[in-house]
Amino acid sequence: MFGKLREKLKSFVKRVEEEVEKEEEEVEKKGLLDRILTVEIKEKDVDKALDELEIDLLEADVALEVVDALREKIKQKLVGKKVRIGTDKGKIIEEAVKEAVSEILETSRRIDLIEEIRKAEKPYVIMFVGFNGSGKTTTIAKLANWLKNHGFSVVIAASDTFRAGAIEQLEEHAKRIGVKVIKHSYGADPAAVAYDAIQHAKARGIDVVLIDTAGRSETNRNLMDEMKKIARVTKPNLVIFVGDALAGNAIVEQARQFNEAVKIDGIILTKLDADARGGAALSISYVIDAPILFVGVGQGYDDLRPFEKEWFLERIFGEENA
Ligand SMILES: Nc1nc2c(ncn2[C@@H]2O[C@H](COP(=O)(O)OP(=O)(O)OP(=O)(O)O)[C@@H](O)[C@H]2O)c(=O)[nH]1
Repeated sequence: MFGKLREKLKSFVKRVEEEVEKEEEEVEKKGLLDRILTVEIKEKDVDKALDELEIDLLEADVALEVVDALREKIKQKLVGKKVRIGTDKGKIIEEAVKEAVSEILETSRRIDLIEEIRKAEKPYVIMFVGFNGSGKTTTIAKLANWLKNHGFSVVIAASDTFRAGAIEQLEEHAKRIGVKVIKHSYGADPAAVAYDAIQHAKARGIDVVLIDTAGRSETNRNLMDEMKKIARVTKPNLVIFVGDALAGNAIVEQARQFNEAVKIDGIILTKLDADARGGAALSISYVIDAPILFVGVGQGYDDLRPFEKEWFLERIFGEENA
């Protein structure tokens, strides 16, 4: 997972370390080791390595604006930093890079889903949006399962009335996890299906309504308008964008477009188990300023894990890439 990102950032650390070592050697050559205790990291020590890092990160599917921001942050943290001669320079440089990555992952809103659901009036409504095949339906089933395991009752609205087989696919998942689906027939108004599901939940005191919507692309005006209508009618507490991490940079663009149409509150990234690059995971929150709430790490119902910054950083900077 995220192997490429890990490799690229680690090699940046190594390159800067080598440059700082050269500074140390200079001091040594001049016979000043007994008087000079520290060397300062200079702009020239990092600039070349940053140029290489820039290309490396783009290759790892990191969005351009994230590459720029990261470059700026790393430079700011490293240039002028004084490093004691003889200390582990790699560690110090890596710490600065890790801090920069950590800052990129910060968003202005943080969401504790359990807390939000508990606080809100019933039912708490979550609408899922995304591209075709991003893993929306599977993710809804996983989240329904997760919510059930946390003691919440759930109903799902089959508002993908567009794609053949979508309703049956959802029903099959729902049956396996023991959750009711509210459906109409194909071609029905998805907003009406969602509305019915909310009424159903209200009447029975169900905690959460999950609205499945058809996969769509930002170029399809009608479907984008339909999505806006579902949001208008249902006034969801949360709009979640489901994106396939394997689509790399493309999903960052998709998220941007979806965010313009309906404000996205949170993100679920799927197929991280197969994502060797990691660029999308690093970029998407920064670009639309919405947190990654969960990540999909497999096809089973339990393969959904809450996204934690520390977990991500550990995968990139930890000793082992487990
Ligand atoms: N490896 C892996 N596969 C996943 C994950 N999440 C979903 N998938 C698979 O991705 C494929 C597409 O998932 P669906 O849930 O059908 O996609 P969808 O977004 O509902 O499709 P549309 O209805 O066209 O929007 C399925 O084969 C899923 O099993 C994940 O986290 N890891």
